[in-house]
Amino acid sequence: MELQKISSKGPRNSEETAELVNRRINLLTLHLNPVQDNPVQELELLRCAGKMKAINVSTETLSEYMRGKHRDIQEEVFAYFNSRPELQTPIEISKDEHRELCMKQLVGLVREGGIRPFRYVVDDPAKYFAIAEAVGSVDMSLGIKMGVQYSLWGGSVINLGTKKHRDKYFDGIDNVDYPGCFAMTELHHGSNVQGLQTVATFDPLTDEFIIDTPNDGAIKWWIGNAAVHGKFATVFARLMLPTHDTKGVTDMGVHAFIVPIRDMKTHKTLPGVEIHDCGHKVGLNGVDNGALRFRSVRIPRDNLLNRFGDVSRDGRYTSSLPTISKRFAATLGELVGGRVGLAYSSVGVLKIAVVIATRYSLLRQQFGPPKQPEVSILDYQSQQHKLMPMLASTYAFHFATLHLVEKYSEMKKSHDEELIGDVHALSAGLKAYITSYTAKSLSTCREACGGHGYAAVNRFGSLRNDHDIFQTFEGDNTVLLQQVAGLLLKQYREKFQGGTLTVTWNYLRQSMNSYLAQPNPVTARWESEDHLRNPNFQLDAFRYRTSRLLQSVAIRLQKHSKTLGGFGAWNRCLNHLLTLAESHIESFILEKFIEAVKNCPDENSRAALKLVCDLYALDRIWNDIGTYRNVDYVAPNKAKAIHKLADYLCFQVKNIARELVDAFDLPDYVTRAPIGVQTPSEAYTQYTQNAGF
Ligand SMILES: Cc1cc2nc3c(=O)[nH]c(=O)nc-3n(C[C@H](O)[C@H](O)[C@H](O)COP(=O)(O)OP(=O)(O)OC[C@H]3O[C@@H](n4cnc5c(N)ncnc54)[C@H](O)[C@@H]3O)c2cc1C
Repeated sequence: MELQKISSKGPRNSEETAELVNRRINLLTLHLNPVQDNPVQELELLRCAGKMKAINVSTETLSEYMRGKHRDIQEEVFAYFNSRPELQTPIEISKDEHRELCMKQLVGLVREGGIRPFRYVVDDPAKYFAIAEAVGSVDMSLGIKMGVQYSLWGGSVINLGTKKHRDKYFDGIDNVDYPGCFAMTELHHGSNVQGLQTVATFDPLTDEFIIDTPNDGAIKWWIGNAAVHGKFATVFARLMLPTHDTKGVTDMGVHAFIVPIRDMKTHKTLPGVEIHDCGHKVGLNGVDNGALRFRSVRIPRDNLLNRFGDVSRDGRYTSSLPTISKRFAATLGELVGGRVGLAYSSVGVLKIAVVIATRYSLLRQQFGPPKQPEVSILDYQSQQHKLMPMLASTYAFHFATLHLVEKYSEMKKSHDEELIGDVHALSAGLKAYITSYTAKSLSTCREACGGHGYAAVNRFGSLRNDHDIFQTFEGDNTVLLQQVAGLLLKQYREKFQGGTLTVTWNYLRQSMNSYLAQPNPVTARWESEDHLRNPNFQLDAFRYRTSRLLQSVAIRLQKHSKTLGGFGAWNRCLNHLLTLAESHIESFILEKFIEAVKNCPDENSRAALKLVCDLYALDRIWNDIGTYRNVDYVAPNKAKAIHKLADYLCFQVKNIARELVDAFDLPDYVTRAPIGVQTPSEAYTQYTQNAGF
């Protein structure tokens, strides 16, 4: 014990003497006064007993390490909107006004602010995602509107088309002269894209495709930019080619086509196109989602986005990919950028919420020991429990998504097959895991701020409503997690069937090796705090859980498929499969966090990050302690120690919570919640001023 150490050597100077005396007084006071009912004092006792070293975090140094490569462009975005108060979204605004404002914001940013996101979609995706995050924190509707224009509409033209499309459309998309839509979803088919029914039939006589909506279920639904602003749409439709005898047609699968929907000059809806408004939504009302029906709309053959499949003048189909399913996978694979962007932006939303809730919890005081000043609500163990693991997860997600963005950027440059596979699996898993976590956390943050969290001006309501749909679009989370589980099982099966691995994805292969290398369940006993805080123990625990889930679900699937068939067996094991995917993603997140701690050059920042990382790991383990106990991976006394240490780390993180949230480096004019301003003394003033006092 620290105290005994100093005593036996004796104090070396007057400062040490004073510290020693203080500690003794504190300890004696605490021993004389029972502390069980006072969490603040109990933990103070631990600090005095020397179990905890105070960490001096420099917000600036930590922030420097945290900020991605593209902070400068984010600051340009913030500065532009800060200089244009008329472009800031007011708290109360009608749907129609919000849509117009959102369009003005986008056009203003691009044409006046000089920020050209589309160029970065192609040349520097990391920079594009940084802009998207910044723009989303100005107004999430604007973030999504920008995503529709550049990542979905623009991205489909660039990634699914060829040079002729790029030459013709790039500038118009870039400067928003060509506002466009991404029309994939239909009324009857959302997640199941292969079931789309819109058709594009080739007419060899006129060298055109004829786009048709064959029934009401095939009406394109939820299409961003369609209700008001869009001039073009990338329409996903089944390509139909006349058979040789011209008596019938062959279905070549889903392809993408550029379809003009409004006149370039008059903005009137073009003949054969019918557009309706999807109406007022739960959130994101700055985005004009609409429904599109096509009645024999003719487009030139050149409007087929023909990177993965083309039709010649005489109606012959060519493709470098041999099957419909391979072409379909390649087409969807190119659209993965939207998912990467959503995962990244969701962390941005979580940061804003955590900043507001943490600052307010430090400032707000309620109750306290008798006849003593009230204590900050963040001194309550329950409040720490609500917010500190969330703060830790925000850090964890930050590093995980930075890694994802890096991998995505590499993939776009190299077109390396291994990377494509990794990015597909990671973006699906991280998008699903992070957006679900953020959605739940937004409610927790609102509640953690009591009544003031319910004031619209403090933002939780709009953040929650706007972000909620992140769980559904760009792939429903439940569906995406199943893709991750499917990929893991594919690796697993191939590993066990021997022979050569056909899935050569680097990260999945490494993960599989680490999962399969996990030892058999041996009750690992509680040794010491150091053991629990050892990254090897933490990673092994995460990987062991994943490995066990993987092996057990593989056995169950095999067993059930004999009686229920493949589809039935999958459905019987569905919850198990989802847990497997989440567990795999948590292992990845922890791995990246541990790496980020190790690579941090500044000692104090590293110590702070290590603390936060330990909290993330132990909180997750405790969260799933039933699983670990069921298989006796941790003994009962070790489980208890994990729980105690997780609580204790919550307290330690709370002690540096202000610095940790400041390190996200979000100016007040970005967080924009009076209860969450950086200078605590101004919080109530701003709030009351806002109410007109
Ligand atoms: C605001 C907004 C904007 C949008 N913008 C666009 C756009 O610009 N362009 C575009 O093309 N689309 C857009 N969409 C559509 C969006 O992509 C779809 O809503 C999404 O893909 C989900 O499809 P769905 O709505 O049909 O849900 P469904 O697939 O019907 O899902 C409903 C429920 O069923 C569950 N479910 C479905 N399949 C399975 C399964 N296999 N296993 C287990 N559970 C399952 C899901 O988990 C979910 O809980 C937008 C949607 C919204 C709401």
